[in-house]
Formats: sequence, structure tokens, C-alpha cells
Amino acid sequence: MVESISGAALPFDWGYDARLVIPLSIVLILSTLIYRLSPVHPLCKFPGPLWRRISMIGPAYSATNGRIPQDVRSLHDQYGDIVRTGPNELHIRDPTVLAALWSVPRGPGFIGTSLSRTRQPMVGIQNPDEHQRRRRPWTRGMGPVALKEYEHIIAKRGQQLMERFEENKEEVSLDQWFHYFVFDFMSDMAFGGGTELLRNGERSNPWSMLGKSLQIVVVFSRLPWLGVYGGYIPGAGRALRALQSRSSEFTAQRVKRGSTTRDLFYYLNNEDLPNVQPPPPNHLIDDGVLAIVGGTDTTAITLTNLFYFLLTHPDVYTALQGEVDKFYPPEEDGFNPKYHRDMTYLQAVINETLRVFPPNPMGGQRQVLPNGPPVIVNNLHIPPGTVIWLSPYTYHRDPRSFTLPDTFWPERWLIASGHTKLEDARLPTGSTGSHIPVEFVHNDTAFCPFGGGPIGCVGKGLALLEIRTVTCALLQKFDVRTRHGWDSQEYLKNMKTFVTSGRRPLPVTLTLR
Ligand code: HEM
Repeated sequence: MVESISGAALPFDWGYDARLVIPLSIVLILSTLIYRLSPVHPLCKFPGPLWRRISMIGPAYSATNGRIPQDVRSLHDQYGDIVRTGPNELHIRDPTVLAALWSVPRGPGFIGTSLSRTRQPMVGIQNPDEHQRRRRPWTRGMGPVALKEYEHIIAKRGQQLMERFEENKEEVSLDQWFHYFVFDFMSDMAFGGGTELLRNGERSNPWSMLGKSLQIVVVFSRLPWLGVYGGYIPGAGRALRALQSRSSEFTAQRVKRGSTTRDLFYYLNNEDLPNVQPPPPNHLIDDGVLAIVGGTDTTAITLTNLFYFLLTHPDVYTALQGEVDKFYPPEEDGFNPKYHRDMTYLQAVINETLRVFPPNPMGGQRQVLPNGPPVIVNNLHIPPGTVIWLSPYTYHRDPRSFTLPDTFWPERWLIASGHTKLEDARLPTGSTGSHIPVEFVHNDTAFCPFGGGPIGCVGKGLALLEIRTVTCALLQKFDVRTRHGWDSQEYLKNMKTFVTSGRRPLPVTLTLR
């Protein structure tokens, strides 16, 4: 019989002296801390705040303030391009190594957010071969042939959006309607139907649990082991379980119904390859959640930010309206994407919106394989097991890559692509001089709102198609004006990033053109 610390006899023999538990734990914790601070730790040569080297608990807690991108940018300004932000974590803001680092495999953050070590959507799979296998149907489902099929769904839902705009034109909350549009479109596109937010409003939203518990999600993504235990706490993963169960319902209905159109599940379920076995149901359910989580907020936030910039930069609005009117006069079908590729100013405005406000400001986490070789790029040597972050926000706001990085200036894209000469380009809104006051720099490699490499955003083409179509159709049909009394500064206040950069209200009035 062994005694407990309080001296009472324990009911069974654990095979060791229980009085040693506390002292041994203290020794273990202290030796771990000393190791993490010591010159023998593999990341010792990288600078960073002392408290971040000790444990991930502090950084995970500080991430709940919703200001991770801004905080990381300050750390880079203080410590340089490579900062040790955790015992085993680096943030890297060096465009010369970025292209190579995109091929580092996925990091462990999704283990925490999906509350499971074993069950992961495609985006969370760390093993590169398995990830590549799971990504194949996604690549088919997001390729040019598939996108062509989705054009009519965008047009149908886009038409419905314009009708709602017309009915509510006195006061329209653009952010809200863009969210309704992306959810209805994504449900049609992924599952062949299932939501009617454009018709019935938010109360009918079967995905309303999305966006809940974001502060917990961000903590679990920094402390994956806690996420795994968190999964056992009743209530902790309620939003995730609800998402899975909703996706499970939608998936079951969709698989039972079979494909009526070539939707995303047509590819994810291998219906396009009759000789190939369909994947296990859990893969389909998790990838259904991924389509909703990855493909809705990001696109709606970009559309809202784009119109925020148009409304606060009247010269840009006028220039874009001119281009839309040239390609989509009233008699043209505003939902037909046939002119998109010629609309250089539209693309410049979209790029600039994504540069200043990337909807996923921290991008996708990476980890050098723990049992593999180190990653060596130029003079940078990253030891096995190191978690790395390549934050689009910090790359996009680096003056070495982009002139006046905090300024919204779509013309920079036209200058960089040779469509406009620097001396002929319109200056940023509100400029007083006759030329930009600094040397023009533009580094395309540092532009990464969709991440990059073999695990970069698979939905980029679809997102751009949606954004271009809705922008053209809206500007073709309506004049958009801010609601009287709206304070544009309010939009910038309380911008909080947990996973995405969050949704902010954009109230406008619309007038039929
Ligand atoms: C403006 C809109 C969007 C932005 C800014 C965006 C951004 C991103 C980023 C930063 C990543 C991580 C990439 C990396 O780790 O390198 C990602 C991954 C992903 N995105 Fe998007 N995304 C957008 C729209 C979409 C859409 C419409 C879909 C369609 C369902 C989608 C599906 C995915 C998927 C499935 C992944 C995981 C890819 C993988 O693990 O292989 N995204 N996205």
C-alpha cells in the first residue's frame, strides 16, 4: 500500500512512491524550461521574446486578443525576418525563401482545431503523400472543367442576390448579403443544395455554428495536444460536432440522391471515376465541412472589403465602374465571365484588396517533418519538427516588397504588369504631390493571400470567379453609396483575426442605374 501526498493510504500500489510525483514534476518542468532557453536547443540562434521561448501557453493566450497578424508584424520589425515565437515555432518573413518553404508539409494546428489526432479533413493531413492522395479529387473538383459547370450556379444565386438588393435598396448591409450569397452558392456547389439564406435570412442558416468558439479554436490551433484533450470535455467541441453532424446530414442526402449536376461531391465521391472506389464516409463528411469553412467566409470577407475600398476611394470606384461599363454595358449578361480575363483593373482592385486585407492573414501553418531531414534554403537551416508560419499579412505589409505597403493603391498592379507606366499611373487616393514619394517596388513572390505550393488554396480559381462575377453584376446594375452618417473608421476598428479576419458591417444604399 502506498501513501498519498496528504499521507492517506492509496487503495492500490502504483509501483512508485507517490510522494515523488510533485518534486519529479517540478524537475521535469524546470529541465524542459532550461532546455528551451539553453544554447543547445535547435532553435537557440533565432531571436525572439524570452517568454515565447518557454512555452506555447503564453502565445496561445495572447492570440485570443484577435491581433495576431499585427503582433507578429511588430515582432518582425523588432527582431528581424525570422522570429522564434514559441519553443518550437518560427515566423518567417523573408521573400527570398518563401517559394521554397511553401513545400514544407502542413503543421499540427488542425489536430487541435479538429479535436482529434486521427480524424482530419484534407487541410489537416500532415503526411505529404496522404495529403496529396486526398487532394486529387479536390483538384478535379476545382479545375477549369469543373469551374465551367459552377458558373451557372453562381449566375443563379447572383441573380437572386441582385433581386434582394433591389427589394432592399434603401439600406443594404453588403457584408450580410454577401454572406448569404456565398453560403447558398457553396451549399449548391458542394452538396447540390440545402440552404436558402437569400430567401429566408439568417434564421434559416444551417451553418450558423460556424464562427462560434473562434477564440477556443485559435488556442487549440496553437496547443494541439490541448485540443485533443478538449475533445473529451463535454461542450468544448460543440460547434465542431454540430458542423460535422450537419455535414453528415447533407452528405448522406447528397450521396443517396446521386449527382443531378456535376457538383463538388461528384468529384469528392469519385462519381467522375466509375472504376475507382468512393472514399470512406468520414472523409466525405470532413471535406464537406472543409468546403463550407474554407470557401464561404474568405470569399464574402473579400467582397465586403473590396466594396469598402471602392466606397472610401472614389477615384478607384470611378475607374472600375468605367471598366465594368466598357465590358458589361446594360445589354450584356453581367453574370457571364467571358470578359473577366480582359479586365485588368478589376484584377488589380481584387489583388490590392487581398494584399491589404488578406482574409486569412496568418495563412496555413507548416511543420518540418519531425523524423525527416532539416529544411535548408539559402543560409536558413530549419531543424526537423519546427513549426513555421508564413503570414500573408506580414509579407504584404513589408515596404521592401510593396511601396507604401499600408496604402490601398490598385495601380501598383498595373505598373508591375506593364499595363501602365509609373509616370502615367494614378497616384494613391488623397496624394498631394505629382509622383509617389518613394521608390516603386513590387515583389509578386511576396503576394500570397492563398498560401502556396502543393498544399496552397485549392479554391483560388473558384473564389476569384465568384468575386469577379458578383462585382461586375453589382456595378453593372447599381450605384453603390455609403449610408448617410456611416463612419468609415468604424469599419477598421475592432478588426479581429482568429482564423479569418472577421466580418464587419458595411451599410450602403443602392440606386438602380
Ligand atoms: C478569397 C478567398 C480565399 C482565400 C483568401 C483563401 C485562402 C486560403 C489559404 C491561405 C489557405 C492555406 C494555404 C496554404 O497553407 O498554403 C487555403 C486553403 C484551402 N482553401 Fe482557400 N481561400 C479562399 C477561398 C476558398 C474557396 C472558395 C474554397 C472552396 C471550397 C477554398 C478551399 C480551400 C481548401 C480545400 C484549402 C486546403 C488546401 C489543402 O490543404 O490542400 N478556399 N485557402
